[in-house]
Amino acid sequence: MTAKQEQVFDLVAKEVVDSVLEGYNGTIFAYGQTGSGKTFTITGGAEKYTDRGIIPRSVSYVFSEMRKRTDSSYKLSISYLEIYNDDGYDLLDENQCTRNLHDLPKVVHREDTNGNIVLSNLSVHRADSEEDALNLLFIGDTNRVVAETPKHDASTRSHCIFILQIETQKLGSDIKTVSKLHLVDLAGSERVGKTNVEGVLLREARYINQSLHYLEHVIVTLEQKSRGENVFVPYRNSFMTLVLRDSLGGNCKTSMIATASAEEGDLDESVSTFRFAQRVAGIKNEVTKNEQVDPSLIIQRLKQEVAQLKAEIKLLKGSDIERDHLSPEESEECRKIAEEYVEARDPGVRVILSDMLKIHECFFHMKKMIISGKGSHMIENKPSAAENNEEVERLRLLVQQRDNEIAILLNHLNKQKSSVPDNYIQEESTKATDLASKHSVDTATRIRERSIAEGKFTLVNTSIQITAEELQDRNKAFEVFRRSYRKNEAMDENKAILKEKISRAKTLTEMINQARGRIETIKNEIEDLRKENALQGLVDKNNVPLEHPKEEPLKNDLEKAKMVYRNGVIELKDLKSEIERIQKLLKNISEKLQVDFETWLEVMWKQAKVPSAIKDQSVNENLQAFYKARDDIYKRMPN
Ligand SMILES: Nc1ncnc2c1ncn2[C@@H]1O[C@H](COP(=O)(O)OP(=O)(O)OP(=O)(O)O)[C@@H](O)[C@H]1O
Repeated sequence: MTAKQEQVFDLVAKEVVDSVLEGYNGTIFAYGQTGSGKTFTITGGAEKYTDRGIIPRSVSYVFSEMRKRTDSSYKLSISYLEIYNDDGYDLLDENQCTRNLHDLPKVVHREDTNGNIVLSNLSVHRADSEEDALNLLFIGDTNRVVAETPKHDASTRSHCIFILQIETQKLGSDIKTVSKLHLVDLAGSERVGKTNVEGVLLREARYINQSLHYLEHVIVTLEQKSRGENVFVPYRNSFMTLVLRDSLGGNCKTSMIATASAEEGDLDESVSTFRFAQRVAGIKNEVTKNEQVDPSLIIQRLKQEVAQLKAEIKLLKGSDIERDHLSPEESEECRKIAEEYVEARDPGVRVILSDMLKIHECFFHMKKMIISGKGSHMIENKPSAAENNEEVERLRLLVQQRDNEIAILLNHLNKQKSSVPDNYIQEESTKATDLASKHSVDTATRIRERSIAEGKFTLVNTSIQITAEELQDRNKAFEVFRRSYRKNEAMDENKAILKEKISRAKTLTEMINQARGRIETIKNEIEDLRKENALQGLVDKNNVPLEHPKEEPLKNDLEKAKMVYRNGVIELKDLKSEIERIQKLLKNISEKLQVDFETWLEVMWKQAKVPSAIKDQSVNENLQAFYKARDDIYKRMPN
């Protein structure tokens, strides 16, 4: 009774969830008397965060493991099924107006050619983040409460199955695994005789008892089978046993949680629950990984191999056209190839290039990326504490060595002027202009841009007006350059859009939280009304419990709040990816601005013959900043 939800998860669920991530099927189900805590264990309590049950904890665990396991890629999908009176219903229906159970799409089952049970009409929703998955759980649980029949108490009169499907693909492999985790909250195993119910309740209780009876039957025969007896397992007797067929005696790792009441009056029920659990514990399942060879991956790999071989043949034969430069399109294509290569998570990814010019071009772009630090995150590995200390020591020595080198360089700078003659830039600029007259304008520009990046010479930008005083102050010069920078306008516009989007995202988040809170409140109010009705024993002439007059307007409010919540979540998701795109764009522009500024300033200094003292002062400023940063690092270092 004192076990916390976290302990229950660690003890019962973690191992099963780990197996599902490895490609095995898994099931966790709760069985026990009405009110003994099945829903609390599987879904959790609504009030406290620490009361989260196995479903939300499994979702968080799966996503955190997927983030850690960088050698594989994952796709996660979710379905939520309710079984009431031996019929299946889809709790994740897209339809906004769920007012009772029969508004939900009915799920039917059929057998495929391999004898597997396939559920038709059960929607499958892709969840790319923990947030997506928890949203789906929230929507399903809301539909579960609204559709609850009959409307008389807070106990669950149906079986609910939350299904997580995980598709895993090891990077560089043609094989993928598709595994399913079933998290099952069975209806209470209350005996009809004890509760003294009639009418609809009796019919419902009979269905519950019947399906649980069939479940027991299946378990008994499976147990006999495990002991080597040749028996037929009657899965087909009920919808629930058919859906759980694999979980109960097939290819699945299964955990059962028996929930029991500690009241003396419930002793019979508790003993019966434990007997059931004992039988379940006797069943042995044979499990295998659900591996599939993906033909599309094999085709993709073979296509790549063919392209590579063709490229190799071409390379060996030598290129058929004699040329000394690539077209702008080819250069751009090489940039993309290099970028994709650096950013690909798959260590086995190959680059296929048809000639030496393209190989050089790709190396050139990779060099640029390395210098600008792009893609370095892809090759980062988290070091251990020992490696950290070693690294700190190595860096300490390196910094010391650099200190000495910088001191020597500074000395050298102070003594000498730049060794590059002042007319160098001008000469190289003239070369570029000559080229422009020989080639088309496009080609000349491209050659110039290439040359800048290669560091051969610097493009002279004469269109920016700057005073001598401004030029001597790096900050002022930067401001002048920034104002006249052709992408400055776009940058300001992007910043304004970004600000607007972030503010909209904040408003939306507040709106979603409010709608979520409102939904929770209405759900609780509906449940309270049902309890009140149950206490008063209000039923119609057919013994069907009457709906409280206040329930209808509450349901209308709930529909509205659900609509606000759903639409808000969809808009926020789109907004988040837009914000990320704009932030990336801004980062690229500002990096480019910095590089262009340095190039331009160097040229301007040369042209204006800025005395070396100013440059040295700028070098000195940089050095001072460096020494300050270094001292800060030293202060933060251990010892
Ligand atoms: N471990 C627990 N700690 C605190 N409260 C609990 C715990 N287990 C159950 N409860 C509370 O007991 C009540 C009944 O629990 P719950 O609804 O989970 O039972 P159940 O077995 O799912 O019932 P039913 O079969 O009728 O659906 C709920 O109010 C729940 O919050």
